[in-house]
Amino acid sequence: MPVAVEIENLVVRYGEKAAVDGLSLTVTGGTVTSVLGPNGAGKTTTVETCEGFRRPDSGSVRVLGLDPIADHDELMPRIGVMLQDGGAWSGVRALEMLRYVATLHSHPLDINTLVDRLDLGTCGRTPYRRLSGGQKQRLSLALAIVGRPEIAFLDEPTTGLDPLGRREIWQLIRDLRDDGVTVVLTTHAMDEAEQLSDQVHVMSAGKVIASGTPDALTEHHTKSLEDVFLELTAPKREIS
Ligand SMILES: Nc1ncnc2c1ncn2[C@@H]1O[C@H](COP(=O)(O)OP(=O)(O)OP(=O)(O)O)[C@@H](O)[C@H]1O
Repeated sequence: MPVAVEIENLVVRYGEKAAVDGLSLTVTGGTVTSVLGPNGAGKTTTVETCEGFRRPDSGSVRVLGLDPIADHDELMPRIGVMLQDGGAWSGVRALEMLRYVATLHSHPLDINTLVDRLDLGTCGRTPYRRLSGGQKQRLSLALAIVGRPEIAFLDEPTTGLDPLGRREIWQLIRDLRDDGVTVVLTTHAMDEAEQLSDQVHVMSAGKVIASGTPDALTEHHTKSLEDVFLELTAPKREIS
């Protein structure tokens, strides 16, 4: 399988603080890869660098073999981005927004099918700011995939969804992978990462501290991924 994302020794600073501090990881094409880590570990910054929204201070990032900043115009139509906060759209109605984004792509998905699939039919005329949290999440996901991206970067795709909504999104992510789409997701939901991922990377303080398949990390599911995560990331207590 081709390499979809290659990050080597990435450093991204905000002022003096390194939010990403020498991170290396590879994402294989056609897989679902989860990036896990405690709050502030640097997940969003890493993903935003892959999307060309942040400039590396050092190290390199290649997405589909391209530089996200230098090759921005070539790369953007090939990737789908789901951000945590789509607030810039405030007054626009959900369906108008989806139709508009579809027009930016040469071979968009069928809007009606996508609306049915993501259960957006009842809120199509609702302005973005009045959508419920779960509806915003589903619309953001629809916007990320309507252009048939080769890679979808999904930042906490099921946060705020009810249990049925989560399962529907999980199935959609599996279907994307079956269609050959590479999915990179950040999540705090360990069950989600365990269920969906081919590969998991655990980040802490701007670095990858563990990588593997869910099966390998959980020692063939003899532990839960949550326990493994807590062992890896819990602050070490001083023993008096
Ligand atoms: N625009 C910014 N300016 C200054 N510091 C920032 C900025 N964005 C992020 N940071 C800091 O960089 C660090 C990493 O943040 P980032 O959002 O990448 O982490 P994260 O792993 O995605 O966290 P979370 O799980 O809470 O979403 C944090 O300490 C955060 O406070």
